Amino acid sequence: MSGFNVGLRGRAFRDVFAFITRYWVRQAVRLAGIMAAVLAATVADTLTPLYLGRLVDAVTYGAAVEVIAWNAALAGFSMLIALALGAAIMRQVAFIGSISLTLTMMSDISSEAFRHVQRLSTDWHANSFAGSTVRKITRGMWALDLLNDTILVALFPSLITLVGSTVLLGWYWLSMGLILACGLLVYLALTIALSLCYVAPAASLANSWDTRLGGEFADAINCNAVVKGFGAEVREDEYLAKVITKWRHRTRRAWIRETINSATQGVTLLVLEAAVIGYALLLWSHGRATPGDVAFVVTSWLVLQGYLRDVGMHVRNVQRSVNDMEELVDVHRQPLGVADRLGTKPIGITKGRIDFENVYFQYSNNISWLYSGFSASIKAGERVGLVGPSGSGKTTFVKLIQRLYDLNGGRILIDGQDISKVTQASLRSQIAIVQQEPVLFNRSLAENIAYSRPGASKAEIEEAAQFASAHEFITRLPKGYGTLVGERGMKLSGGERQRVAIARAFLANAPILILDEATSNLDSESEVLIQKAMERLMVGRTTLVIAHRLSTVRVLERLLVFDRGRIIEEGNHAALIRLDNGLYRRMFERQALELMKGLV
Ligand SMILES: Nc1ncnc2c1ncn2[C@@H]1O[C@H](COP(=O)(O)OP(=O)(O)OP(=O)(O)O)[C@@H](O)[C@H]1O
Repeated sequence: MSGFNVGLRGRAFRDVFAFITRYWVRQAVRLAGIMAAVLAATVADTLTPLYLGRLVDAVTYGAAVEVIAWNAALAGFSMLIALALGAAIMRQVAFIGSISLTLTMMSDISSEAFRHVQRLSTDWHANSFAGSTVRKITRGMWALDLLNDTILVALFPSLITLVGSTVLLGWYWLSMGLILACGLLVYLALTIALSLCYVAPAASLANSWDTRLGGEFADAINCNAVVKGFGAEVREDEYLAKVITKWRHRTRRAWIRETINSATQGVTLLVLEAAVIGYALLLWSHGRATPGDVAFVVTSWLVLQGYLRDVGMHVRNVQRSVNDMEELVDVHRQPLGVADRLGTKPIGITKGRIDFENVYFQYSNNISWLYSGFSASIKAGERVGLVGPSGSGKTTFVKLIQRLYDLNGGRILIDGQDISKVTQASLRSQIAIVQQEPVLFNRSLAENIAYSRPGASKAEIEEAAQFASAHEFITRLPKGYGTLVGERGMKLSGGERQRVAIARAFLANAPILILDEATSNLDSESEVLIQKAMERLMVGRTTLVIAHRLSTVRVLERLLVFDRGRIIEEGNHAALIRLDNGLYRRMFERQALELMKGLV
């Protein structure tokens, strides 16, 4: 194990403990109560061998001085019972307290992780598997349960008992205490070193494969329609089998190391046992120890041995839960990417003018600029079509208006306000968007439509649905507006999903409207209906329409023709079509030809 890796492990442990300490501090009083109860139970346990030794002595000497011996035995016996009862009650108090502590922490951690993940940038989400993220959070949450139980109600009392029993033994019998103290130190050092430097790196690697496995599962299940479409179930089985094999090898290595760690601890305990009991017997054989002394040492050892075994297991559990929490802590540490600056105010969009001023932009994982010194203006209330070949930067243009990414240079103004200096939520809530492939929640249709305006009345929702030609198909469903649409809206057809998304945009009543191929999935009848509704909706709103089918943007006032992150032509359809060898004209002619071929 290299020094670098040990350093990394140490840092991972520090990071995880710094993270959970934040949550412990929030419940400091409850935590103190649990620790006090655990301490009381532990002190009771630690005193038990002492009174057991006295009981044995009283019984042994009983024949000589009967009454005194009986009283001593009775006192020892009563104390033993009182100690056992007190310890049991205190332990229950600690358990119940730790249930509340852990559940509150788990709730806080999961809701804060969710809050953070939701606000992480589009870029982060594009680069992360949803399944992996869910796995990291849930695994971390349950690891906290183990970690709290281990540290508070297991490791903490075990360590106190170990120290207490050793001190007691040393106070009663110095040389025996010293032997035990040295043995304990060696045992603990060995346990911690093995867990930290030998088991933890393997467990960490196994976890990263576990996360990957979660991601692959979710990816394949999400894309099940594609898998089915290509009859590729067996191929997917084989693909997953490869990931499972890797996961199995990594996990096996981690588990084998855990077993070796545990065996090493067992051997160390055996050596320690031989030293302690052997030494006690040696002293007894030389007449330097009474049977009571030996009983005390043997009882102490039995108690200690149990705790030592437990400590070994607890340290392993701490290591395992810290490993399981590493990735969760890492999720929390991820910078937001696109963040609201401190003290930013909401944007107020009244007219809807948009200006790109000398914009530079590049996706973080790309090597070249998509936009370099890009400028464009869209007047308030203008209806503009964005056209151009695939990958030319049309979708990115609208993503930048929504500030899903921050610019590398330049600025974007809406009604003269720099969008990087206003709150993201206020900006996005004033831009209604109908995406190319609308995503719906597995909630009722009414909730999906009202998502753009929480609290909208039933009448408003229905009106929006009528505008979008969605009302009719919705009322035909058995549960009407109460119908659940399935994950990502999979229970609806593509056209129905799009109409729901259009209804949602209607309800948003935003000054800026973005339609990304909004009508591509609609039959011609609905398209005509929608087109009319759109006309009404567009009045007084700045509208951007991204369309591949040039027929849908012909009527717009201005078209911006994109090519590799630049606007190379602009004007209305009639003007662009007149440009000799213009890109728009070539695209239009090609599409017209394809249309004619289709008709023939
Ligand atoms: N999240 C991303 N990370 C890296 N590169 C991206 C990302 N999104 C888009 N790109 C790249 O940026 C370029 C512009 O993409 P964009 O989606 O804006 O094009 P588009 O004109 O809308 O294409 P289409 O018409 O096919 O939807 C493409 O080369 C694309 O590969």
